[in-house]
Amino acid sequence: MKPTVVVYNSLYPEALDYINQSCHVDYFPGYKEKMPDFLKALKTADGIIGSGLRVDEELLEQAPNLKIVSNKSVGYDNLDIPLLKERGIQASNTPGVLDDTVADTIMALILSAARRVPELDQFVKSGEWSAQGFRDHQFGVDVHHKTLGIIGMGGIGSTLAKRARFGFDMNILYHNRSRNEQAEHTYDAVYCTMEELLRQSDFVCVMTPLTPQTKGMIGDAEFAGMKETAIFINASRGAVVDEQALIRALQAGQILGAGLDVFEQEPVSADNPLLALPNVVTLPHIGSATEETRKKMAMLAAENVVAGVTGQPLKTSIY
Ligand SMILES: NC(=O)c1ccc[n+]([C@@H]2O[C@H](COP(=O)([O-])OP(=O)(O)OC[C@H]3O[C@@H](n4cnc5c(N)ncnc54)[C@H](O)[C@@H]3O)[C@@H](O)[C@H]2O)c1
Ligand SMILES: O=C(O)[C@H](O)CO
Repeated sequence: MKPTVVVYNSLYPEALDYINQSCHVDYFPGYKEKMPDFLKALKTADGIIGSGLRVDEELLEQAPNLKIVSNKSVGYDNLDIPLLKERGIQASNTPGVLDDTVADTIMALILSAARRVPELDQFVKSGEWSAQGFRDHQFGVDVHHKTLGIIGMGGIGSTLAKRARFGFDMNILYHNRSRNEQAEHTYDAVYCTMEELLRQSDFVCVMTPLTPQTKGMIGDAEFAGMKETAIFINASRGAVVDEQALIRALQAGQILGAGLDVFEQEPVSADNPLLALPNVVTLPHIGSATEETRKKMAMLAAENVVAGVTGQPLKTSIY
């Protein structure tokens, strides 16, 4: 009998076809709208694939045959890793294939915030440019030759460093759990403490995973330690930052601006004060969202789930 794979959000046809070749597929492009059917399908699932589903004790109770959880994302803060390990269930994610695309998104946030792109786009489209002309107080700040501090120098952090160093002649500082010698040699990145990085950087970018250690890692003290001219970028996970502290820092002029792809609550609520601040550039968590990269992520996640249910080694196992 073929193993059963539950696909819990939409998946590219190529990836679905690949799973279908060796597995029975229960496909839920939107599992939340079909909750009773989804829960029923979990009862016989050997593998699940998708992104964002919280896989914890409650979920595992519904899925007694589970052998593999294939996350269609590099972040895996939705998984209870100690519990999965304890139950002998494998887990995989999609590292590497999205590094370039996410680094491009971060450069877009850096440039947009520094050169006030959304604000000035609105200025032109609303007719204000022709009505009142462009004034000095609307100038932005340079990106080239400035200092970029990267907190979390992993796959995406070092791909960002490459762009910043060679494309924009930026100086790179970084803080990480361990030294990244490759980034030091290739991008002249300088390892420093968090305090030193915050004190010296013109742009501060957080790129760590969300873990118990990184939750709320950037708060009041960290914003107070940044330059008043600093631009803060977060494309990791919203909860790595104390969002209320970020709002306070922006409102008090403690930092110059921010570029955000992620939020504590997603989708962000319309009354979040961040959305009312002109010096904040926002994106709807689209770091890896290009056709090409999402297809690669889908195929890698599909290969992992098939490997997991057929007893083959995973391509990108989390542990
Ligand atoms: N916005 C998006 O669409 C998007 C896309 C991809 C990834 N992400 C997020 O970015 C994260 C990083 O992705 P990656 O592929 O670069 O992961 P990675 O594992 O290659 O890099 C993460 C780095 O963070 C470091 N780190 C972990 N804990 C730390 C701590 N407490 N202090 C300092 N450094 C610490 C690690 O040592 C590692 O070098 C993902 O976990 C995910 O949450 C967001
Ligand atoms: O972690 C990731 O890969 C991104 O956040 C996309 O889900």
